Amino acid sequence: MPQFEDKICTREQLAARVAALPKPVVLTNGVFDILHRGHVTYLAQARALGASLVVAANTDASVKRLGKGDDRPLNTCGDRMAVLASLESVSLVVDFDEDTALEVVQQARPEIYAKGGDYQMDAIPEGKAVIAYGGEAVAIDFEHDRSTTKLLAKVRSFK
Ligand SMILES: Nc1ncnc2c1ncn2[C@@H]1O[C@H](COP(=O)(O)OP(=O)(O)OP(=O)(O)O)[C@@H](O)[C@H]1O
Ligand SMILES: O=P(O)(O)O[C@@H]1O[C@H]([C@H](O)CO)[C@@H](O)[C@H](O)[C@@H]1O
Repeated sequence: MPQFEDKICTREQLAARVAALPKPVVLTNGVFDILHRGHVTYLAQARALGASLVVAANTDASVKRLGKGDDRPLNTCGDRMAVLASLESVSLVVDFDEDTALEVVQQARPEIYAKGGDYQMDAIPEGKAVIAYGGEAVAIDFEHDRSTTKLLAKVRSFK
């Protein structure tokens, strides 16, 4: 197993693994189905807000409930987590099966919660929870107009 896979932990291990990370800890979450430049730029920017970056990835069942399409996710949760763990910007990866990452945030209690600028921090449960305990919630503006959905549409347009 490549060493970067050591960055993947279970929910049971999460609190202890986060406690061992350099502070401040930044946490973000998402699907990350087909990784693209928008994702890696945003993850590097999120990491730069603190000293460590934790990424919570939606399980395959929770992606299905998000309604991105019957064929989504294309990559399994195990594969998506391995790709995320291989990134220099990422310190720790965990999965979550709930509809939101609220419980992950409550377990990990990061100093900073980050999400792409397509979200409003005071309108989502994760952002509200971090603000409520005195942490910071940061929306990172998109630098590159990319999305997994657009990539898929492009691939499907090739006959
Ligand atoms: N182009 C982008 N630039 C910066 N951040 C992004 C970009 N696209 C997505 N993100 C952020 O990355 C995280 C994961 O997003 P997600 O996997 O939903 O990306 P996506 O490519 O928009 O996917 P999909 O098209 O399947 O909805 C989210 O926090 C989102 O805000
Ligand atoms: O990759 P996405 O679709 O941006 O990730 C979702 O983010 C939601 C957000 O945190 C608002 O709650 C979350 O609820 C959902 O489970 C996905 O992680």
